[in-house]
Amino acid sequence: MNSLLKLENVESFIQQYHILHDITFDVPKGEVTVLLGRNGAGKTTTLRTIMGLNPLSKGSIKFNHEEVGNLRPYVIANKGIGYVPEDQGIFGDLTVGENMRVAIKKEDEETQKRLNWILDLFPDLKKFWNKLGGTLSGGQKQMLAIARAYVNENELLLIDEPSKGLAPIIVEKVMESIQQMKETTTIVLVEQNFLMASGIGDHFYIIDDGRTIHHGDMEELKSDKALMQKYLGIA
Ligand SMILES: Nc1ncnc2c1ncn2[C@@H]1O[C@H](COP(=O)(O)OP(=O)(O)OP(=O)(O)O)[C@@H](O)[C@H]1O
Repeated sequence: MNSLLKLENVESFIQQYHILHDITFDVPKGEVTVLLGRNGAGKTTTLRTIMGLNPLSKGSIKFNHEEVGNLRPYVIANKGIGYVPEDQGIFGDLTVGENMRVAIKKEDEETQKRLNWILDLFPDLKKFWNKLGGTLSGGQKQMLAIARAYVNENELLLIDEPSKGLAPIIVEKVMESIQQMKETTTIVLVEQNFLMASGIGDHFYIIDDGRTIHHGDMEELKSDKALMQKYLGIA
C-alpha cells in the first residue's frame, strides 16, 4: 500500500484526561479514509493531534514517511496538510475575500486556478466575496472553510464533519465538492452522516473510546448491519 499518512499507537491527553489510547491507521494515497464512531469517541482529537494542535504523548505520526508528531501546527500545515476544523475556523470579522487571502500561501498561477475552480463550485462565495465571514449562513461558512483548505496545493486534507448542521441540499453540494477534490487530493474525513460517509469513502476506521477497533472497505461496512448497530448505533 502506498501510505501517505500513518498513525501508530497514538496516545494523547487533554489536560489530565487520557483521550486517545491507541489510534493506529494508514491513509493510502489517492483515497478517502473515513473515521467513524459515536459522539465523544475521539475523532476530532485524532485530527487535532495530527495537526499538532493537541500534544502527542506516545506513538508516531508519519506523513510521507517522515515523523511529524508534535511539530508546530504551521510546520505541519506547510508540509502539505490542509485542515477543515469542525468549527470551520474562519475569521468572522474579515470578508470572504480576506479570509481567502489570509489562507493563500503562494500567489501563483496554480493557486489562481484552484481558486477559480472552487469559486465555480461554490458560487455563493463569489457572490458574497465582500461580506463578513461572521454573517454567512452555516452552509456558506462550511463552503468557505473547505475553500480555504483547498486553495493551497495540499497533498492531504483532513475534514471534520462537513455536513454538521447543514440542510440536506447543502450537504449534497458539500459532498459533491469533496467527491471532486478526491480526484486530486487524499482525504481523511470525519463524518457522522453515514449516507455521505459511505458515498464518498473508500475505506473506514471505527474509533471507540480513543481506540481504532475496526477497519475495512466501505462496501463491507454497508452490508454489515450488526457492526453498524454495535459501534455506530445505526442499521
Ligand atoms: N477540552 C477538553 N477538555 C476535556 N475533555 C475534552 C476536551 N475536548 C474533548 N474532550 C473529550 O475528549 C473526548 C473525545 O472528544 P472528540 O471531540 O475527539 O470526540 P469526537 O469523536 O470527535 O465526537 P463528536 O462526534 O461528538 O464530535 C470526549 O470524551 C470529550 O468530552
